[in-house]
Amino acid sequence: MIDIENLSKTFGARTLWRDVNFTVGSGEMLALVGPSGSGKSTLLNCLGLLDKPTAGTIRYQGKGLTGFGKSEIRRFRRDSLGYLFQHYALIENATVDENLEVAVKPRRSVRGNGSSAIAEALDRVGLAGRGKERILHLSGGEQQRVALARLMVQRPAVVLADEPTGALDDTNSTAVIDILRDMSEGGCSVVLATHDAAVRDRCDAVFAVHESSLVEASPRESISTQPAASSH
Ligand SMILES: Nc1ncnc2c1ncn2[C@@H]1O[C@H](COP(=O)(O)OP(=O)(O)OP(=O)(O)O)[C@@H](O)[C@H]1O
Repeated sequence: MIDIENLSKTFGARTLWRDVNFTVGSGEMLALVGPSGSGKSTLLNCLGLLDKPTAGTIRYQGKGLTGFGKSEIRRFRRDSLGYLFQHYALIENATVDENLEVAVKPRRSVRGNGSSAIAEALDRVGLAGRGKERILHLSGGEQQRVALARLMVQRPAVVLADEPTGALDDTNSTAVIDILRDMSEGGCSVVLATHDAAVRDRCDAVFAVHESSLVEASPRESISTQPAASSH
């Protein structure tokens, strides 16, 4: 469960968003929508402890992050957060299997049956038998699917996904959303940023960044693709 209270982010004189409030329970999938440049990725980065909000509180399972020291933050990111971000953070020169083994190692619950969990995850993302290939020889969409397989092996409590279908065709997009949905139904909290109406329609709640505020949107509302007006 993630609780966001009065979160704000400014860069110099520019307010990206202010007084953002929402809750994502375990088993829920929430979409962040809004124009390019409105601050969706920055909000995900703040939730993922990769950036700091200017004001406000983020709570995971009722625990405020402001009380976390550096090593607690590192441990929390490793054990509880899963990222599906545009730059994937895969080890480019290593193989697919090696990238997934890194995700298995720190997690005692998965360690016993690591290789079967890896094979199962690769099969599910349509990359069965590709474990020995190096990441840098894969296409962008294939790399994105490896990143998703890594999440399946990792089984984090919270998944943060930035444009999870951005590099994919319709068939693979549907498969990715099915997997994220399965992960949320398995108890994970999923927050994703998307421009894809098909993704938004599969989420339990939709919030739009609009004029520096986060407003709950109807699932059928069209997504503006106009650049965000900057707010000063
Ligand atoms: N460290 C920073 N310093 C100054 N401005 C920044 C910084 N990081 C992001 N921004 C600005 O914040 C704005 C929001 O960026 P962000 O990537 O969060 O938008 P987005 O809604 O995810 O866009 P897109 O849909 O195109 O991915 C951009 O104008 C960006 O230039």
